[in-house]
Amino acid sequence: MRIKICGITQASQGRAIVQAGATALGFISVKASPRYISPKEIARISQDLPPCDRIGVVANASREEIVELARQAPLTGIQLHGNESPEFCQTLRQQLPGLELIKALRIRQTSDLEQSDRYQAVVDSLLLDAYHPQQLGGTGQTLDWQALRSFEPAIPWFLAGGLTPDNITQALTQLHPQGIDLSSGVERSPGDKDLDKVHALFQHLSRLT
Ligand SMILES: O=C(O)c1ccccc1NCC(=O)[C@H](O)[C@H](O)COP(=O)(O)O
Repeated sequence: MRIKICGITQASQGRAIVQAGATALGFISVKASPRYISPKEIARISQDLPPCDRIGVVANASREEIVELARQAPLTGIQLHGNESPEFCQTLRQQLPGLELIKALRIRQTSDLEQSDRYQAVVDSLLLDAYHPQQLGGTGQTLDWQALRSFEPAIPWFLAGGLTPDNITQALTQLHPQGIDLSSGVERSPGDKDLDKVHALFQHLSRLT
């Protein structure tokens, strides 16, 4: 199980979260987000991290902006959290062959899952997140997990959206994603992670295995 904690803005918290068991850290490169962090800050935080996946989160950025982000920050992957088309993803994959591409799909209704078919050949992983009319991500809202029971894409997928230490067991009893992604559910405030909540998350996860 891949465990991504997203919205990292402090080096000490990033280190502690990986040491607690996270396999991936997410860095928000969306300027409208309260969790926004610059490429230079991502690079500074990354230099002292234990081994982990380092995912830059973008939304409707140009390919040139994404390539520049990847040049400035030592990322292992890019998470596309906007309305990026399969064609956009395919071209970006050719420009950044060494990076994992994760396409986030914001699910409002079950039929929104159908778009995953169009991405499976052009990205490495999918991430299902809650839809919100004003916020692209980090909403703290859960998806209808029951509606996802038959979701079995040909590529790995992350469950995101409103996951917390208190609901993760229920979520993973109903669904079997290859990864989970949390942000606000392990925070004191946007971008300020609560390490007690992070440790509680891993305690719950350890009881599942
Ligand atoms: O977290 C943000 O502020 C954000 C802003 C704009 C685009 C994406 C964003 N987050 C992407 C993530 O991968 C979050 O972890 C995901 O949306 C889940 O967030 P939460 O519901 O708070 O756990």
